Amino acid sequence: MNTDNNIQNIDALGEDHVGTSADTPMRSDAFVLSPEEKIDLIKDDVRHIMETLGLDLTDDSLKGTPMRVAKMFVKEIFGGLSPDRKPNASTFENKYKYGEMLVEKNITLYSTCEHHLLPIVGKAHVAYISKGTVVGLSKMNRIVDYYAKRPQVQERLTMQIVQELQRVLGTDDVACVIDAKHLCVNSRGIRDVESSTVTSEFGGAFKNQDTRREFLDYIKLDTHF
Ligand SMILES: Nc1nc2c(ncn2[C@@H]2O[C@H](COP(=O)(O)OP(=O)(O)OP(=O)(O)O)[C@@H](O)[C@H]2O)c(=O)[nH]1
Ligand SMILES: [Zn+2]
Repeated sequence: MNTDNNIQNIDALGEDHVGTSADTPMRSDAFVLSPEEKIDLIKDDVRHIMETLGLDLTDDSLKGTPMRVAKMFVKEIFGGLSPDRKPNASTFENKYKYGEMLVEKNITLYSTCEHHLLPIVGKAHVAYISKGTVVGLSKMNRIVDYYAKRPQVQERLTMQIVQELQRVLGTDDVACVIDAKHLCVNSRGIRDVESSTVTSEFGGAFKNQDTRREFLDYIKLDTHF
């Protein structure tokens, strides 16, 4: 089962944009196990890591940790690997013919670096220009959160958010900027506490300098986390 050739970029997560470079690399058998079966297996793996580190799993503070971590992985911090968690983004007709960009800024972002499994903490800012459809504001926050709840690199996360909003809204005119701290850079390794990482994806009209500038002016990138 653990062969690398089982790992593919596939539409296993139910993405409608099939086979783009921004797909999360998933095994072809990713959904053979139920969430409960995954929790059961991961619990044993966490217990094994802790025991290997020399920890006493009979201690009453530690004995619940394997199950706690397994549940947290499957249901919380990696919950975005389950396509049934994908937000159903309700859309509405742009009856009022609002023609300017809409910016949802300072969306709180908690993700996990796929290289070290350490937190990524920051802000996402998304914008779109309607082509006849508008989306409920909170759905943009939900889409950010869904894709953040996976092992991620920030570049891919930024692209996945834009591609999903483009699909929901039926327009290329979508942009996303993420400014985030990676604890793998801040708390270990190089231990640079101050640095953060900015990524952006500008679709359609946002490739135009003036439109992009307007978006960047709205979000004033000196965001505090
Ligand atoms: N491009 C990109 N790199 C990331 C992201 N998150 C973490 N990384 C980097 O992934 C790299 C993994 O490099 P390795 O050399 O294999 O890991 P390492 O030995 O732990 O590296 P150090 O962090 O430099 O100690 C590190 O440079 C991380 O900073 C991300 O979202 N995007
Ligand atoms: Zn990392």
